[in-house]
Amino acid sequence: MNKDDFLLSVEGLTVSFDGFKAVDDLSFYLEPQEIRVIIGPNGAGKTTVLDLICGKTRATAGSIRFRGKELTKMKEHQIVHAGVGRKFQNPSVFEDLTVFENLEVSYPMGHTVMGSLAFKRDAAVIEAVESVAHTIFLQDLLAEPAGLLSHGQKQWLEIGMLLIQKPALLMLDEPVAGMSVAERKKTADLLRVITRDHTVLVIEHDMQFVGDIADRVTVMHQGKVLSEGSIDHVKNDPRVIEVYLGH
Ligand SMILES: Nc1ncnc2c1ncn2[C@@H]1O[C@H](COP(=O)(O)OP(=O)(O)OP(=O)(O)O)[C@@H](O)[C@H]1O
Repeated sequence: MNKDDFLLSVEGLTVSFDGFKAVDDLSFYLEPQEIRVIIGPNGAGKTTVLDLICGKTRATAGSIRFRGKELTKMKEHQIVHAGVGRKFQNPSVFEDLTVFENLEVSYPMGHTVMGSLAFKRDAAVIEAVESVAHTIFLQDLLAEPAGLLSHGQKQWLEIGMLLIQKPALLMLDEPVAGMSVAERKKTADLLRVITRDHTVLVIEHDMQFVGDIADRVTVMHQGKVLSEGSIDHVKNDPRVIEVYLGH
C-alpha cells in the first residue's frame, strides 16, 4: 500500500514525561475501514497514544499524519473537526437528557446543549438521530432518559454521539469494560457495521473480544511496538506471550 493511501500514519512518535518515554519512537499505519486493536500490559503507553492522536497530549517528537494533515501541530477541536472522534473509558452521556436529545446535541451544528434544545428539530437531524439510534440498538429507547440505561447501553449511546459527527477515525478506549457477554457480542457486531464507513482504533484487554473484532493487532510494550499482525500471529509470538499473554 502506498503511504498516501493510509488513513493514519504514525511515525517516530515519542513523548517524554520528565525524561520517561511513555511512547518511544512508535510507528504504525491504519488503512481505511480497518479495525485495529492495540493491546499490551498496563503502562505500555496505549492510552497515551490515543491522547497524542486526539491532541490531548503533545508529542515530544514524531509525526501523526491523518488524511494529509499533520495532527501534532493542531489543537484538539481542530483534530475533532478534521474527523477524529475519541471515546474515553467511562461513559459520559447527559444523564438527564433522553437518548434522542443526547444524539441531537451531538449533531455537528455547533449548538450548545441549551441552544440545541431550543432550536426547531429539522428533518435532517431527526433522520440522523434515528439512523444512529438504530445502529446502536437504541431505536426503541429514544424517549428514555439516558440515566436509566444500562452501563452497556450508555457505552453504545456514547459511541452513537460520536458516530453522528461522522468521524473518519473512531478511537475507543476499552469499549466493553463492564459489559455482559451478550453486550460484548452486540458491541462486536456494532463495530463491524461501523467500519463500513469508519476506521476504528480500539484499546482492549479482553482477548476474546479482540479476536472477534480485530483486522490487525498492534502489541505495545514500554512505549514501543512489540509485535503486529493478525490475532493468530500476535497470540503465537513468544515475546507477546512472555510480556503480556502469559501473565
Ligand atoms: N501525563 C502524564 N504524566 C506523567 N506520566 C504519564 C502521563 N500519562 C501517562 N503517564 C505514564 O506513562 C505510562 C503509560 O501510560 P498509559 O496510560 O498510556 O498506559 P496504558 O498502556 O494505557 O496502560 P493501562 O492498560 O493501564 O491503561 C505510565 O507509566 C503512566 O504512568
